[in-house]
Amino acid sequence: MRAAAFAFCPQKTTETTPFRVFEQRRRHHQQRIGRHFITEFYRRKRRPSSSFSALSSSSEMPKTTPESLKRLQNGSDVRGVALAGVENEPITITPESVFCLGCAFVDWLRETEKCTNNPMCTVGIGRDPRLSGPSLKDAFARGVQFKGGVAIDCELSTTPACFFATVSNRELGPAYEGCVMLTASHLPFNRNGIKFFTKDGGLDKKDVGFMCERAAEYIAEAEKEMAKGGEAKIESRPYIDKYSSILRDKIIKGINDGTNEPLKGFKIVVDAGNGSGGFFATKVLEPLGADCTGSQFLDPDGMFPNHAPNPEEKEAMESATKAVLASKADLGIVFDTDVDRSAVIDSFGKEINRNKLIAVLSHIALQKEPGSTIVTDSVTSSGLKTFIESKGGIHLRYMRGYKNVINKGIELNSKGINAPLMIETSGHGAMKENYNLDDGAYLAVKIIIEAVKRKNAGGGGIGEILESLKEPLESLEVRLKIANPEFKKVGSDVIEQFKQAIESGYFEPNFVCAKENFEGIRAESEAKGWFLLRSSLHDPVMVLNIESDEEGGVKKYAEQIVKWFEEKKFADVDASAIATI
Ligand SMILES: O=P(O)(O)OC[C@H]1O[C@H](O)[C@H](O)[C@@H](O)[C@@H]1O
Repeated sequence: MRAAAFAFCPQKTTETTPFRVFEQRRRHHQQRIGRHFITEFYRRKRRPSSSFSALSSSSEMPKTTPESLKRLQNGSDVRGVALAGVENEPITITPESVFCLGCAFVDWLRETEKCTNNPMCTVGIGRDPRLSGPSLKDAFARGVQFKGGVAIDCELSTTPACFFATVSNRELGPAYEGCVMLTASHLPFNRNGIKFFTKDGGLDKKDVGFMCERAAEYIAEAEKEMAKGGEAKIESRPYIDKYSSILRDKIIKGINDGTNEPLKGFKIVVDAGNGSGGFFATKVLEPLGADCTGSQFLDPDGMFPNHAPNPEEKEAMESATKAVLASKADLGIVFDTDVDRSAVIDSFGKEINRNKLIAVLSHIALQKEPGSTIVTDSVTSSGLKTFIESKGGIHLRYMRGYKNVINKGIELNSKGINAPLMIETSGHGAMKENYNLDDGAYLAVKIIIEAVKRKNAGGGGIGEILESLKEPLESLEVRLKIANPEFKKVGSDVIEQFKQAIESGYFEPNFVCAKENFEGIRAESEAKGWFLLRSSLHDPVMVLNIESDEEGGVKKYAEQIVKWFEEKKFADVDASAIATI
């Protein structure tokens, strides 16, 4: 019999789920050596040869200051190092700082009138399997309670499920005024972070900025409250079952074959990379009749011992591809840690991520809404634009940053321009029909429905859709370091001069500026290739992407770009990375 709660591993037949075993071990160990100090135990166990030796001790916990709180902001998320032990990566996100953010979130919810129907203000708290998750959850809950709010423990969860906990209806349970997901997405085991949601979606950069600033008002209280020790009393209400039922319902309605087991005879391999995505096999696909044997790394494990849970990583995709081919599956699905991103693999082992994933989903969206606009990030290929246009769609190649892409789509829709899909090459993709939420599981659901319908109609696999997608022969991304704290300004100066060089015909063969440039500058040479130079969204680097349809093209274009940088002699930009190609 399958265990009721978070039964991740299809091969397991006992009631002792991997998650429970993990929790028991963690609790036992926490009691023995105290909260926060669990890293060493797992590290030694899983990586005996590692030189890792330090435990997080109170001496390694930095003092929370207004500046340290501000530094936790990473765009529209909070991110930091939560566990000690990795060289040159001191702890930056502490239980105290998370307490302060719990207080600030309740303030923000009340001040933006999100709690008018429930002045108490209820906040759900979900987390991925990182080892620092339980102590940060406890701290966030204490902050919420300190402000008179109600904290609910959503337990092990996914980022999209945390959003759904704010929009549920009566049948699915109470909708919380706010919900947070404790996760650092695909980043290594020692990091953690916070994503914030209300029923209107994920919070924007400016709201998170407000909270990181407001949090500073609670530093003194945090020190007092956290010094009390013990654990916060929080009601546990896992949400993942309800979220799974929403996804099952979508599949049943989407395939619409008159049965409650529309996936019978369909074999799907899920690779969750030991993040939070294992539920998708056991709670969504298997109950609908799918055969998920061959799935791997479904057990949540905060050390991510197999491969990084990240569909952008070669190792993750290769590992999942092997599993798909070995088990002769119809489809493979790879999730990132918190399941807001996914990629798929077809039955022939073709990896469908980046431009290919966008193409498949554009095809699906345009079938339903012909003539609509697909919003993507800036590094999408020229072949993708042609593909979208050949399907009768309009391609808006916007900026990097999934929030930028999603917000652009929301803006277009509000102006009456139909934009059903907004998606980044990273795999962050949102659909208008799904609350404009970047939801890796929902994208997987859309692809499964399409794949099953094709199979039922006697057609081939999902990869067929890509037959008309022209893929570049060569592609490359390099990041050029900027040694100047004013890196944004340095970047825009370089870009301005780069633009002038393109306009003057500096780059052969006949590169011209692309018609639409929403960030950096993109140069195109008809039927040969393109390159884009832009500033990174967060890091002190410039990013150069090159794609070529001619053999040796990337090298040829890169050499010209290196020459240009050498002539310009920018003091702060290190362009040597291009020369190593
Ligand atoms: O500008 P870059 O350094 O390439 O980073 C860009 C990336 O930053 C973050 O990770 C965002 O979550 C992504 O949506 C975005 O694509």
